[in-house]
Amino acid sequence: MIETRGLRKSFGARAVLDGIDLRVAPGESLCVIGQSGMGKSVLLKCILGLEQPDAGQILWQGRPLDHGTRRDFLRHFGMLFQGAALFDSLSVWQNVGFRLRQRMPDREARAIAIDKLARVGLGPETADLMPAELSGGMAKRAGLARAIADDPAVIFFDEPTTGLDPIRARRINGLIRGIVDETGATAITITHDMDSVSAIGDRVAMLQDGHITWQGTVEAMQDAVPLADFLGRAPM
Ligand SMILES: Nc1ncnc2c1ncn2[C@@H]1O[C@H](COP(=O)(O)OP(=O)(O)OP(=O)(O)O)[C@@H](O)[C@H]1O
Repeated sequence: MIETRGLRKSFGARAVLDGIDLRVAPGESLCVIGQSGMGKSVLLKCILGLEQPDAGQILWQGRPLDHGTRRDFLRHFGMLFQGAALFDSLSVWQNVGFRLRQRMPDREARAIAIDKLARVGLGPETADLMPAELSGGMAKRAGLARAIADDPAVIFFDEPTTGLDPIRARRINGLIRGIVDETGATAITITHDMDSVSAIGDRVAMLQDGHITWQGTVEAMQDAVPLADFLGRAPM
């Protein structure tokens, strides 16, 4: 369970997060949507400890995330970065096995990396390639393999379909949903791609002007009046 209570963060006079209350149950897949600049990345950074909130709490398994508990939390989390963010100087398997190599011999880490690459549809021949040799879609898959390499309990997906054409985007969405179902991981996806929301999410929260203006199931989203603008249609 991940929960934020009354989370606030301002930059200058602008309250980017103005009292955010969110709960994500174990094994649940939550999508956070919002227009560009609405604070989705700031929310993510607060959860990861990269930004210090002005007020409020973030809890994991019922415990507030502080210096000690966040280290434990970070050991159990995996992340797919926007644009994949692979380390250029490491091969594909070294990227995927980055965390594993800190606690096991390379031979073992490589075997797990190759297994995770297979899970995302990349063959063993990709293991020794460098990131520069991958297409955008392959890099995204390798980033996904890295996110799941250490069998995380919580996975963040930051704009998973950015930069992909619709066909590749659909494949990545399908892969993500399959992995979330298979592993039982808790998933938080930040996106403004409604196809991702439908494919990946159980629940949706809309972030607008510092507040969560709507939360509900993906099914309920279609009829939600506050989402009409975002979805680009008149309310039903
Ligand atoms: N370190 C910072 N200093 C000042 N302003 C910041 C800082 N970080 C974020 N902001 C501002 O906070 C607002 C929210 O930014 P954020 O990156 O969270 O948006 P976003 O919803 O993720 O947008 P996008 O979908 O475009 O990535 C923006 O107006 C941004 O300029």
